[in-house]
Amino acid sequence: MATDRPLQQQPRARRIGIMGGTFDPIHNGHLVAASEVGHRFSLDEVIFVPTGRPWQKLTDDDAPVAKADQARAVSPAEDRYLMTVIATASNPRFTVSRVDIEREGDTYTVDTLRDLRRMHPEAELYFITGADALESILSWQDWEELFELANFIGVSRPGYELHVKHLAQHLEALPPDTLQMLEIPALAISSTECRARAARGRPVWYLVPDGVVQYIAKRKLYRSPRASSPGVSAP
Ligand SMILES: Nc1ncnc2c1ncn2[C@@H]1O[C@H](COP(=O)(O)OP(=O)(O)OP(=O)(O)O)[C@@H](O)[C@H]1O
Ligand SMILES: O=C(O)c1ccc[n+]([C@@H]2O[C@H](COP(=O)([O-])O)[C@@H](O)[C@H]2O)c1
Repeated sequence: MATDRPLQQQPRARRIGIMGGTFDPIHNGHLVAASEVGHRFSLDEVIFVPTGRPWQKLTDDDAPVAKADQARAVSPAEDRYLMTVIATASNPRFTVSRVDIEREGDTYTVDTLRDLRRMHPEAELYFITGADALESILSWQDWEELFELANFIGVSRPGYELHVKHLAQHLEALPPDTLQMLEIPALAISSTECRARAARGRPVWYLVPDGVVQYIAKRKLYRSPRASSPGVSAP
């Protein structure tokens, strides 16, 4: 006999997004990416994971770095961690993990995923990565293993093409949902630009959350030695 009662639904596994980044500083592009993936994939939580020692942004002697415009070392992990906590505090589904900053040595995503898999054995993991990071994923440590440890969500980013041509052969052997692409609202913001603005005393209001503006000023982050003190001017 037919009944109006809804069918009993199987409880589904907890879905956890992982947003890895150097977050120097965290900006609204990161937050929109995590929020959009969280919504589209019905994630229960997004864990932000600041890198400890982002080896591709450092030279051997920790002095200035891979990208030509970054005449600087990466800010202390504790500052990047605290900015990430401040930026995510208002969202009950966002949390921050210290796994990468507490692990010794260079930060590799393969270790991040192993650690989080151990801490959340029942969950489905979704690693979130922007189009630029996805482009260079073949240079990551043990990259072939990454797709066995988590699903990957590649998100669009202004100025970069979101594609998987370089991974197509590897993905053939894996389940179809292993790597999915998502167009997200386009925010042409980068940490590099935020640092450059702060160094010149230009505002970073509305590029980063308000609390991060205050933190940058309080800790005097990104100031070039010759610049006059920008402090926190009104927005
Ligand atoms: N505006 C953005 N839109 C979408 N994804 C982004 C954006 N900015 C950063 N991401 C993604 O967030 C992750 C962490 O990025 P990261 O902390 O290196 O920031 P960044 O702005 O790229 O920094 P930097 O300018 O110092 O290289 C990466 O996967 C990156 O692709
Ligand atoms: O595993 C690697 O070798 C590797 C190399 C470069 C970047 N990653 C990861 O990619 C994420 C974004 O890094 P980044 O350097 O663009 O801020 C972050 O979680 C890094 O740990 C990982």
